[in-house]
Amino acid sequence: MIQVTCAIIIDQGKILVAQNKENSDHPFQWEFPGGKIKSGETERDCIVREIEEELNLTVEIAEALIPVEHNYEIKVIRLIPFVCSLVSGHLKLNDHKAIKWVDEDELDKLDFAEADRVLIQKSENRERLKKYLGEKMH
Ligand SMILES: Nc1nc2c([nH]c(=O)n2[C@H]2C[C@H](O)[C@@H](COP(=O)(O)OP(=O)(O)OP(=O)(O)O)O2)c(=O)[nH]1
Repeated sequence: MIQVTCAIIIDQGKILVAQNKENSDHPFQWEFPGGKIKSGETERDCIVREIEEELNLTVEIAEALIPVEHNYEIKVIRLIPFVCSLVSGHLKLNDHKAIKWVDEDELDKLDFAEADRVLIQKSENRERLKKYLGEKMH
């Protein structure tokens, strides 16, 4: 099973979602940015590193959400989500086709990678997300 961390970055009441490039595993679908855990790395170190590499942003972890396991047939992944706030940086798209900032209710309308859809539809995760959005981090 592939261990993948992802960041649900919240800023001013909106959530950052990223669109995959055409030549990726899930072309044109949306995801939460992140990536595979390297050997010897903690989940938390991984997500902070990945967001710097992919988006040139520094994030701070607010809370870990509940991971989901998903079988894509060609691979099984464990997607490990962290709610994060922005600390600094100027956004650069080093890996993705696009990003956008969406409201919580828009999450259900996006064409997400399957694992991400399961993740955001999990009621415990949704409730925790709503709590953070209510607080409008930064
Ligand atoms: N980053 C990320 N990957 C996801 C999500 N949902 C999902 O199914 N995946 C899948 C796509 C990939 O098969 C795998 C993550 O691989 P990746 O290519 O992003 O990881 P990485 O940056 O460490 O990759 P690499 O090029 O260094 O090998 O997990 C998600 O929300 N975020």
